Amino acid sequence: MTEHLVDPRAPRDLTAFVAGLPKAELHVHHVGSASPRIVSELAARHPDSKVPTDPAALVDYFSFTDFAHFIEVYLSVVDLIRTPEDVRLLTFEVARDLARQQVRYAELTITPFSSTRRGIDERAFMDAIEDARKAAEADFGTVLRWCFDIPGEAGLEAAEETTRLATDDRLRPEGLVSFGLGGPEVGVPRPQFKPYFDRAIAAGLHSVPHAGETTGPETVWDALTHLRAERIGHGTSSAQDPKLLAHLAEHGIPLEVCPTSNIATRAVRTLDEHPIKEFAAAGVVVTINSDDPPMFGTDLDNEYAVAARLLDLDERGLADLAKNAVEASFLDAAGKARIKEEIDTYTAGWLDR
Ligand SMILES: O=C(O)c1cccc(C(=O)CC[C@H]2O[C@@H](n3cnc4c(=O)[nH]cnc43)[C@H](O)[C@@H]2O)c1
Ligand SMILES: [Zn+2]
Repeated sequence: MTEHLVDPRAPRDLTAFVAGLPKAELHVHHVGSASPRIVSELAARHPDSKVPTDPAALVDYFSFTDFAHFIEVYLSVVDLIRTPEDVRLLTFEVARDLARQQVRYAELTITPFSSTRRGIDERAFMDAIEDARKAAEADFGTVLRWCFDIPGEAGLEAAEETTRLATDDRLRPEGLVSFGLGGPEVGVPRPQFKPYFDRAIAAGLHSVPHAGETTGPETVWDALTHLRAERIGHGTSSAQDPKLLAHLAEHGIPLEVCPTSNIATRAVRTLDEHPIKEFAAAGVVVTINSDDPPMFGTDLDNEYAVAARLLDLDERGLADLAKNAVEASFLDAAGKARIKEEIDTYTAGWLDR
C-alpha cells in the first residue's frame, strides 16, 4: 500500500476544508474499496486464500510492481467475495467509508461477471447490492449508483455476460446508471467491445470506459469513437495528444482523474509528473477520484489534497473541482443542484469564519 494518506505537503487548513467539503465520487471500484478491516475479516472467513489476515501485512501485500501485478492482487481479493452476504457487507461498508468523507453521491464500479463466474447467484448478487444501496442512503444519506464494467481481459464471454446482466429487465438493478470497461488495456483493443456498448447505451446506460491509463492516446480516441464514451476513466495519456485534449475540452468530455492510483500502478512515475496540470490548462473538465483507495493507501480527501497542490488551488478552486464531479455525474438535475448548493454554502461559511 502506497504510504501517502493525507498528503504531507497539503496546507493544514486546506486539509480541514476538504474533510468537510461535500463531494461526489465518480471513479471508485467496489472490491478495490474494501478497507483493510473488511479484507482481513473476509480473509479470516476464507483461510484458503493467500490474502493476509493481518491489516498491517496488507500494507506490503498492496504494494505493486506494475499494473499487471495490481490486477493479480486485485483478483485475489475478488476471490474472497464468495457469498451474497459478503457482497452486501462490502457494499454497505464502502458506503460508510464514503459517507465519512462527506461523499454525498458515488458511482461505484462493480464487476458482476467476476462474482457470477465464481458461483454467486446473479439474482442474489443484485439483491445484495440493492439492499446495501438502500440501507446506505437511509443510514448515511449517501446516494449510490452503479457502473457495471466489463473486465476486458476476460474477453467477449465476459462482455456478453456483463451486457446481459446490465440490460435484462428482470435483473438490472434500479441503481445502475452506466457501463464501463476495466482491467488491463495492453492487448485488449477497445473497438471489439462496440456491440456490447451499443446494447448498453440502447438500454439507457451511460458509457464510461477506462482508457489511456496504461496505453496511449489512441485508446482514448477508440473509447470515444467506438464506445461513445461520455467520460473517460483516467485518460492519463491524453496529455500526449494536443488534438485529443482539444477534442475533450470542446465536447465537454470529463476525465476521471485518480492521481495516486496512477503512481501506485506505476502508470505515472511521480505525482509531480502527473498530467493533471496539462488537462486543466487545456480546458478539459477534471474530476478527482480515488479508484481503489485502500489498495493505493489513499482516500478521496487525500486525492483532493493532492489536486490542490498540483493545481495550486485554494478553497474556491477545490469547491469548483467538487462541483465538476457533481456536474459530470449521472445524477438528475435536482440532485446536482442540491449538492452544488451545499458545496457553495459550505465554502462561503468556511471563508467567512
Ligand atoms: O474476474 C475474473 O475472473 C477476471 C478474469 C480475467 C481478468 C479480469 C480482470 O481484468 C479484472 C480487472 C478488474 O480490475 C478492476 N479495476 C480496479 N481498478 C482498476 C483500474 O485502475 N484500472 C482498470 N481496472 C481496474 C476492474 O473493475 C475489473 O474488475 C477478471
Ligand atoms: Zn478504475
